[in-house]
Amino acid sequence: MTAPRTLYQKIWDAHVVEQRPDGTALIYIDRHLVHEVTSPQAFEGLRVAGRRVRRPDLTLAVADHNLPTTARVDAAGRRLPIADPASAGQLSALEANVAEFAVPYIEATAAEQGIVHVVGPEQGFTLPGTTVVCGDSHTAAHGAMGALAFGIGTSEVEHVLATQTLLLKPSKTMEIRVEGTLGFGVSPKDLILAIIGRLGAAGGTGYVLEYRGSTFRDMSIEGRLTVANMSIEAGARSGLFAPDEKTFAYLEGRRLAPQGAAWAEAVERWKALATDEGARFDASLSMNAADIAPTVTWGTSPEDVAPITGRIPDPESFADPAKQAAARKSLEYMGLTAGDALQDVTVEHIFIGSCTNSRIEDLRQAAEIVRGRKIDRRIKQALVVPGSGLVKRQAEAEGLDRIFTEAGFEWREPGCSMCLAMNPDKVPPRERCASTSNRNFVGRQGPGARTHLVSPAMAAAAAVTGRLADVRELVR
Ligand SMILES: CC(C)[C@H](C(=O)O)[C@@H](O)C(=O)O
Ligand code: SF4
Repeated sequence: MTAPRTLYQKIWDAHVVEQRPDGTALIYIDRHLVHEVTSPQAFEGLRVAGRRVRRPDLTLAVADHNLPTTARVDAAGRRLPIADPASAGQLSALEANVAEFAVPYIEATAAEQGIVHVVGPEQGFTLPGTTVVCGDSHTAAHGAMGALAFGIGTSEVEHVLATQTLLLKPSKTMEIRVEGTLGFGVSPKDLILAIIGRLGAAGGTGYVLEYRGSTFRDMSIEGRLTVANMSIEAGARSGLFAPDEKTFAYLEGRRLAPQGAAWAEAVERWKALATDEGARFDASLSMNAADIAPTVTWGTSPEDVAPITGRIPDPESFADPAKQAAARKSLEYMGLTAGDALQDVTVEHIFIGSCTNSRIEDLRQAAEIVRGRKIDRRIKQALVVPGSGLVKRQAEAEGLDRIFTEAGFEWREPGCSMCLAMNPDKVPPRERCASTSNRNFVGRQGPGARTHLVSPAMAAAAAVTGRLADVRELVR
């Protein structure tokens, strides 16, 4: 009898190539996603060392961060140039690198193009029980599929390209247990914001989280991707969900998922991955789904959360003096006054998108609130940016694009967009955005921009009211 193991331990054990006496291990990497921002120096390193990519077949490249989200082709179908020279340069560098190193690449104008963390699961590239890396901190998202997935730095990208392995230190495990049904108008985004509020932005440091309990079992794959995506915002390396029937149904028939007899065998293997009964976690946090309200951030860290029914907190109300100082600074940057009702905070920008909330279910939830309404006069710009061309196509087939554009939203091409200011989609200084993305850091959406993280339905509610609003009052 072997000792009961967690999902994390099972994946780790199955990938150890070599155990080192200092406790680190050389870990085999099954899947490597590559984007334009963190790969140029890695490919350059290979070139200088005269090395090849060891397993191009386990690597997949796509551009997302820099691409403008306006039309990519002209009326004749020719690709339009990118105006910003730095962005254009990164895209052409990626294209030259994938050609030189024979790495599979999804073209910037292909229907399959999208944000790397939307594309991986959608293409069936991300599979349960695999190790998945990408030079990007939100790689944790792929943990929703039962993959041990984490972000790596550029020198590690080079190491994986060259060897398909990484030297890693094992993580501790933390169980995040949530039971019960999320309330009316409350989404997985609200839940993960509330979890980060409880854990703190550094509370997960050194841990891999495993999301357990009936709330997560009942959650859709899209919802799980939202939750796992933000594990990193609690400081955790990765976040895991045990693969189940929902995972298998989502993956079956996807372009890069196993097919035929290999599919049936894979499902049998994946079923054995779940944490064994009696397995121990190093830490645990437990919450009730019924206690979660639609949640918004008021500060400049994802841990600065409050229920939409709440008020801007008084910095003095925090016990920790460092947190008091941080809150004072945050409120100053955000242009907010302690004690004000969150629902009185007006916004000028709406962003529905990012690898956290740009999948079909997110767009459906936002459209449900927007349908038959107009965006408020105070809104200067409202963007809907589907996470991939396939999400965009599906949404258009369902008529969601019309619902958004008739209300006054812009319907864009897939990419990271306003999630971070690396492309033309930016929030101007001192202006405020209700955003479905994952980071509200200083300057994240543009220099001086003020970000409030919300769910897709809450972003829609803000769009039609011109302020942070309680979506529960708008549900029909
Ligand atoms: C640009 C990239 C390296 C970065 C990351 O690592 O996460 C970005 O995706 C982000 O969300 O901040
Ligand atoms: S959408 Fe935002 S969080 Fe996700 S990969 Fe792009 S920049 Fe990073």
